[in-house]
Amino acid sequence: MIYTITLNPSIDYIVEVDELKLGGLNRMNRDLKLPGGKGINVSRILNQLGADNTAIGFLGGFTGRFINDKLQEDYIRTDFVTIADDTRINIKLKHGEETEINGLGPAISAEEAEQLLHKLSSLEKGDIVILSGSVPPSLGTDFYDRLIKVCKQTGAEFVIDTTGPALMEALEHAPLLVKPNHHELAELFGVTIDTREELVLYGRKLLEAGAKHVLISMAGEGALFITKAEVHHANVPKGTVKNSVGAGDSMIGGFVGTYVQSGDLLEAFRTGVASGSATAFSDDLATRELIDELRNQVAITTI
Ligand SMILES: Nc1ncnc2c1ncn2[C@@H]1O[C@H](COP(=O)(O)OP(=O)(O)OP(=O)(O)O)[C@@H](O)[C@H]1O
Ligand SMILES: O=P(O)(O)OC[C@@]1(O)O[C@H](CO)[C@@H](O)[C@@H]1O
Repeated sequence: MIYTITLNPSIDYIVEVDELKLGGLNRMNRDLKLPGGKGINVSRILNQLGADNTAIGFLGGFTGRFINDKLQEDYIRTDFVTIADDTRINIKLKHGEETEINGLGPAISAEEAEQLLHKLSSLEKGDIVILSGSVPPSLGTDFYDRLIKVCKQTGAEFVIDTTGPALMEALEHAPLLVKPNHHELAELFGVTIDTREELVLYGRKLLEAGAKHVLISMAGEGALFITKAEVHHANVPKGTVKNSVGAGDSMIGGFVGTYVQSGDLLEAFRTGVASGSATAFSDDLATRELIDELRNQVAITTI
């Protein structure tokens, strides 16, 4: 079974205006409310691909109920800890460009946090846990580390999509996959990266530190997949970009879902790229139909 963990879910409130007048009255052309948060996005893509999964994490208040209802409407299995505080609302403002304003996240009590750790103690060998997104400040900076330790005790594998020290600390526990984008990779090592060779060099450092596989996404510029034995490059399909929110999560969902279903790493890479692009070319997250259509446009070369 695949589990996605979203410690800090959100309603993504997508607001479109012609032009943004700071300090003035702006009226929306269009708005949309979507269940969001990185792990939840991964679950929605896994669901499109028919990969059995359960979305877990913390949900609370009217916002939490909205998210849970939306996931249930799509027949996504959920097992969230119910918290007293309200789940956040993140604003995604489209005004020619995309401006995001993400909430800090709700207060989570020590007891609520323990309930989530307890849920993980029933994981089994063969399970894959995907940890994605920010950690509400009330949980403390070591919460991913605590979750990873519980996963490892049960024999489950984990994938982590986060940045900075939390990512660095996770590496020693041998994640199945990490997926920094090219900017996050440079930031992680405090360097500027200008060439593909440098990307491979720093990507390999993540392997040396413990990651089993490394995906480096470069938005419209393609992606790299680095294993202990090989380095592969993929182009991205062509299309009109409508939305970049969730493209990275879709890539992880496409990769893990296909890997679990086929065991084929390169097909997983191909579907990951197609899923990321299918989301970039959609208003909401990718559909199965568009992922399948784009998959044939992804060419992988070994470098
Ligand atoms: N402009 C684009 N054209 C085609 N595909 C894209 C584009 N932007 C993103 N993608 C697809 O989505 C994948 C992930 O995108 P990106 O590198 O922006 O990840 P990210 O920074 O983690 O995304 P996010 O915006 O969700 O934080 C890319 O590898 C690619 O497949
Ligand atoms: O604040 P975080 O947890 O880093 O990111 C949350 C978020 O921006 O990530 C998703 C897209 O990747 C959105 O659904 C959500 O609003």
